[in-house]
Amino acid sequence: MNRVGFVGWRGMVGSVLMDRMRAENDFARIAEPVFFTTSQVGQPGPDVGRGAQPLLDAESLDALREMDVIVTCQGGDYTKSIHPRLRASGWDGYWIDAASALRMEPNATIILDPVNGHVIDAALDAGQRDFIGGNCTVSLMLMAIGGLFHAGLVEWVSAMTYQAASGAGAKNMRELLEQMGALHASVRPLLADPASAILDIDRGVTETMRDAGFPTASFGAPLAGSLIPWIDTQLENGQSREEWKGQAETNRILGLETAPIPVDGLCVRVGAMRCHSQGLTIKLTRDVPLPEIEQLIAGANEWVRVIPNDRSLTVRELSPAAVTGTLSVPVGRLRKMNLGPDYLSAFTVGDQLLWGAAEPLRRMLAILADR
Ligand SMILES: NC(=O)C1=CN([C@@H]2O[C@H](COP(=O)(O)OP(=O)(O)OC[C@H]3O[C@@H](n4cnc5c(N)ncnc54)[C@H](OP(=O)(O)O)[C@@H]3O)[C@@H](O)[C@H]2O)C=CC1
Ligand SMILES: N[C@@H](CC(=O)OP(=O)(O)O)C(=O)O
Repeated sequence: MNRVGFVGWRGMVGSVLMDRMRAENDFARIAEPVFFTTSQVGQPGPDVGRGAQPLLDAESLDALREMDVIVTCQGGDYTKSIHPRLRASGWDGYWIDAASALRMEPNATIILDPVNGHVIDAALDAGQRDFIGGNCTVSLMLMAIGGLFHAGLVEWVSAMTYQAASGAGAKNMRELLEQMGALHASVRPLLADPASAILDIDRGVTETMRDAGFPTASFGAPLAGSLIPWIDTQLENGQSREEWKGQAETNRILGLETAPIPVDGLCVRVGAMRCHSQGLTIKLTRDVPLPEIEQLIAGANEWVRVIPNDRSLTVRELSPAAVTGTLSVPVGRLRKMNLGPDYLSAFTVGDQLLWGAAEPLRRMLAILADR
């Protein structure tokens, strides 16, 4: 690859991408990495082994047109503003994007190569140029149970999610911690006194989270000590947009849009930092013994890990605290449900900034470099 332009590299998703690219020595495969900015033109860019170069203007179509590949983690507004004009100007480089804006466009491919490498290869062979990272919840669900989809075992899935603050952005992660701090501070003296009554502590916490001064500017509601059962915008059919993405993106990623597999559920924000968790109810197309199911799940890719349905292993290994910052995608709580032998329960956890955002982009660049 000759010139690869990076936009949005200093944001939260972009920083994770840069870290992963450094860790995998990916910059060695790029002849000329070029860094852009929407706000710091001319300031020194990051040093990725060739010295820091001045940042170029991310709004300059002329500068962007010089790139063979553009990778953007800048967000949907940037994509909507720049991508159509760049394409209209005749630019035919590869556009790799973390934002959702282009995911459903006819010429775009949602990238998650451990799950849909065949779809990506077919798109490249067909001359497609737009490769878009999927929604974090969907990508993590498919990394977890892609083996069951590939085996034709999924009739439908209900995904009940427990999504981390990071999915809402860096400001929201800070606000979650501020909320936690405010709650703790409000009852610190009572907590320090072993003789104090727990209901007094609880009353103090509740008053604090309902107080007008409680920091809720980003989430619009308390998250610490509470939860928010709505993510993204409201659709006419009663779903949130995050819930809508479950079915739309799953089937797009798997190339099943002509005969889509139903996926639905409720998406809930919880007080985790950067790992999304999901409780899945999977209606199997037939009754398959549990050991076979575990084998299919575990064999699907090198990151998924089956956690035996054992209390202590589950508590130790199937949580945001255990998974955060890693590429591991554990799946546990696998058991047949009272609903019948073809109903399977599962619980999975994954880092939404890695497989949910940056890693599929990094791997798409590597796929292009290998071609
Ligand atoms: N957050 C998530 O979980 C996911 C996000 N995405 C997509 O990625 C996009 C970017 O998300 P995210 O990385 O969270 O956004 P950020 O807000 O962290 O970064 C976006 C841009 O803000 C600018 N910026 C302004 N001030 C700062 C600062 N102090 N530190 C860092 N950057 C700053 C940077 O642009 P500049 O250098 O030009 O000023 C940066 O590229 C989203 O809009 C979404 O489309 C996709 C999947 C998951
Ligand atoms: N909506 C996700 C994060 C995200 O950015 O999703 P998308 O890439 O589909 O806009 C969340 O809040 O957890």
